[in-house]
Amino acid sequence: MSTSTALELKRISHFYVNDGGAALALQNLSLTVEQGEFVSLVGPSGCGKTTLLSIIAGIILPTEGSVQVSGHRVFGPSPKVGYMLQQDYLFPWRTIEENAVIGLELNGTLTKENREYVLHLLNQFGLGAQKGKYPTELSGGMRQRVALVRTMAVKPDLLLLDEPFSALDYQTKLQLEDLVFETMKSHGKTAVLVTHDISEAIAMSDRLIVMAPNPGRIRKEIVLPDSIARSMPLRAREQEGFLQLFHDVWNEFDAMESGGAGNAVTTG
Ligand SMILES: Nc1ncnc2c1ncn2[C@@H]1O[C@H](COP(=O)(O)OP(=O)(O)OP(=O)(O)O)[C@@H](O)[C@H]1O
Repeated sequence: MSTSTALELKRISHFYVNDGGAALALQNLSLTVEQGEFVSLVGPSGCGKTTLLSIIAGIILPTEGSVQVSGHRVFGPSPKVGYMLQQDYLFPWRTIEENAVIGLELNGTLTKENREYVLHLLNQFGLGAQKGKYPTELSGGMRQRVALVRTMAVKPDLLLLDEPFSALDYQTKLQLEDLVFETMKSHGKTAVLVTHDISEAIAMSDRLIVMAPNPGRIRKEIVLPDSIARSMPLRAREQEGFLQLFHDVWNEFDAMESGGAGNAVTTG
């Protein structure tokens, strides 16, 4: 593991055991993500994307294999790993500022300096005027921005983004993609995004991981060209080669539906 490795998954397999028997959700999956890298996981429903994020977050312990974040083995949830979900899960009885600092409160690190950092983030994300309001007074996009501030507030080394834009209208989704992308890049954060939206995955990422189901595994890795990886997501969609990449990923999905095995190939 190099000093710049943010995340290392080694030979992860995971069985869910329940009354109906055991289901192999992930099999022998290995993946390394470098610091500052933005990686997206795409694949058909049931290929284990959410299971994998839960394992990285330490919410689920894998049946086999190991996870390291910033060189430390993951045995449970840690403030080093931030998690942003499709729903904002803001507490309706707390103001926006009090929602944004909740992770710091739970960690016992709500210092004056950290609260100032949160206020700075709220301002940066255009929420300064909303800090005394309650979640029901905000739009869905604003609430998701608060959720992003709450996630960033604890200064995690790694951010896990599980469909964070899928409940938003299209315009808000595109705006938030740009905001999240810019925030990750300007803070040098490492991010792993799960999305069903192929275009979003290509527009936001340095690298795409296409997963296959039954059992969940990596089917293909695609390293995105700099012209796309370094552009803001909205602009990335206008870059040469974007449509071709979309078709390449789409064809992988098609091939999986018609039963093609696929193999781990890296293209640039
Ligand atoms: N708690 C559970 N108990 C048993 N099986 C489960 C459980 N959670 C997930 N699975 C199974 O594990 C496999 C992977 O599920 P997972 O939710 O990780 O996939 P996913 O790629 O995130 O799916 P989606 O895109 O639909 O959200 C599926 O076959 C699913 O049915």
